[in-house]
Amino acid sequence: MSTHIEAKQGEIADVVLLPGDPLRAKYIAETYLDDPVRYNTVRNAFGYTGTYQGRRISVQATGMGIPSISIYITELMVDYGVKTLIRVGTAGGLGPDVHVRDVVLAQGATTDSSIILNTFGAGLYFAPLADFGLLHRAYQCAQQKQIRVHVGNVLGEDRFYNDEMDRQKLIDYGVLATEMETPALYLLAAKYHRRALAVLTVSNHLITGEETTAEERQTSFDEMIVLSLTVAQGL
Ligand SMILES: O=P(O)(O)O[C@H]1O[C@H](CO)[C@@H](O)[C@H]1O
Ligand SMILES: O=c1cc[nH]c(=O)[nH]1
Repeated sequence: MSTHIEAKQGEIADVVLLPGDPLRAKYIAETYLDDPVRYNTVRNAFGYTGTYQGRRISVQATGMGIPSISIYITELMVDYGVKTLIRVGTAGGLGPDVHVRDVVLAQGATTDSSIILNTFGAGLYFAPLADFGLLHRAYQCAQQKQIRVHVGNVLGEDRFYNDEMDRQKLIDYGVLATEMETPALYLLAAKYHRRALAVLTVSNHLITGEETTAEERQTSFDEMIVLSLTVAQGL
């Protein structure tokens, strides 16, 4: 067991899906995995392992924000040897062509968090990037499944409520959507030489005010989840 995960060695698969919300972890495990076994309830950050089309896969809730996901993914990689990490999250749309229910594959992650500065020091602006192999597979899979998908830069913000953020400038520079964890996922995956990808469903649009109903959110979550499970299953 690690500090925040009570699983025994061997109970977590080498590929893990990472929703922020513990209830999304429960939903994924109970809806899509065969024979799911819950290995973690510490802080209600539920974690499950089961199989998807014969492939052993885990799902671990990460909570909200960079400090929280950093704890879970560090323990997954360092204490449990996890090799592949796929975030399945929600995001707020920013770009004009991005609409609610679309899927965004985060090719890179811009941030206002100090994790980059704290890691590399002043004057060196590390670019947190997705694993290209995972990104390529996810894009191909989205095309095959006819899921509306965008690939590009996302913003991983330190604050959900953030009046000071100049989002228009980021939109002008092509940033597609905003969320709160991907820069840490990509930075720490690079640190430990693991593969990572964030697959995001657009749940609302910060500029147009577009929103999803609960039912629409469920359907679009299902597309993101099946896409991510299909990528994981093929590894
Ligand atoms: O839906 P999840 O995965 O939690 O992701 C997004 O939702 C939360 C904010 O509501 C933040 O964690 C953000 O990144
Ligand atoms: O971080 C997030 C997630 C979903 N929607 C937002 O507006 N922000």
